[in-house]
Amino acid sequence: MVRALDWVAEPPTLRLIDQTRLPLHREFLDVRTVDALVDAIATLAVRGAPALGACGAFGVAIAMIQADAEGWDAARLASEVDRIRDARPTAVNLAWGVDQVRPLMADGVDAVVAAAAKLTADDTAANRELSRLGADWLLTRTGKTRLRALTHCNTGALATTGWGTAYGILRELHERGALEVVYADETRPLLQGSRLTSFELSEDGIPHVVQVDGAATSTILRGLVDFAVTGADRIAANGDSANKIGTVGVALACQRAGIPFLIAAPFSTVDLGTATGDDIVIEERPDAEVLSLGGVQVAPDGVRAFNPAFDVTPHDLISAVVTELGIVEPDAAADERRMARLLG
Ligand SMILES: CSC[C@@H](O)[C@@H](O)C(=O)COP(=O)(O)O
Repeated sequence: MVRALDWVAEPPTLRLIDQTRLPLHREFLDVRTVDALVDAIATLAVRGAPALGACGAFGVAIAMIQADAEGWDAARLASEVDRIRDARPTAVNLAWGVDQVRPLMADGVDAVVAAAAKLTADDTAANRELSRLGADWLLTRTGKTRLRALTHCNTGALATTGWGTAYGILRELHERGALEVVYADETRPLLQGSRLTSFELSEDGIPHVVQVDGAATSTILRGLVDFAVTGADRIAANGDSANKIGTVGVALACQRAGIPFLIAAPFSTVDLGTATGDDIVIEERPDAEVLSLGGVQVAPDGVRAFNPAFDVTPHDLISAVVTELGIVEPDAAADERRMARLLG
């Protein structure tokens, strides 16, 4: 299984597979400075909420080592750690990863690296557990023994510390012989679906097709899939979930078609400090990502783009939020409230 990131002890290095170069090139970035890490996060060389969480934690160690080498004072070190924490705004895991290890800075680099390594191992274990729970839920809920799936963006080993979240459920179903086919949305503008999810599905021998994002609604309404599952970048306290732009359309189509739409994420993606989806900051990315494709301009000169990287799916469109701690069915809760209102 491909790995998004690894910590190398000597010299201390965060080794990333450069996801901007996949699937055609397997190249690695050896990150030893805060600048290099912030750049890797901003350019999406490393991406996906749980992978960003691990990067945040190891990033604190990188900052401490650089501080030592370059003689930074405490204020400079704190501001460099903040720079890592704020490198992208929507995925709560990045700030969470930094915050998990920050209190250990007084104990030295080894303590921070050990905590980051534990957080990484815990994330992989959480992925495995939520995948088992999600697969069980789907097989029970649909009553079928072989399922056809749709997914959006990339939520596999590349987006996490290993195994995957929404992708992990697909992997689990495949291992149980219960997955017929995956429709992978290409995921414009940066093509995480066609470049990364299809890369992982191919490596794992999972039957799949790549479709343009605009096909997803019709694929669902035509009855070509039994469910859709995506990851999340931040899950608000009421269950509203931010994920890659295009996710909410998938959820709406699933509701209309009467098939389950699942959000799968480790509990580290749940942000109880954010009340609803309205409070989630949505990252807006450069115009050029939309106006060109593979370095080729695809729009007239001078036109502006609108490039939100994420959207928010309201909780009442979500059949189940799957975490390693269990499954919550926000849609059912909404149904109950609707029913309570009807009954006066
Ligand atoms: C398990 S990853 C969950 C989400 O982070 C994923 O679905 C997603 O939206 C990633 O967006 P990206 O912009 O590629 O970081």
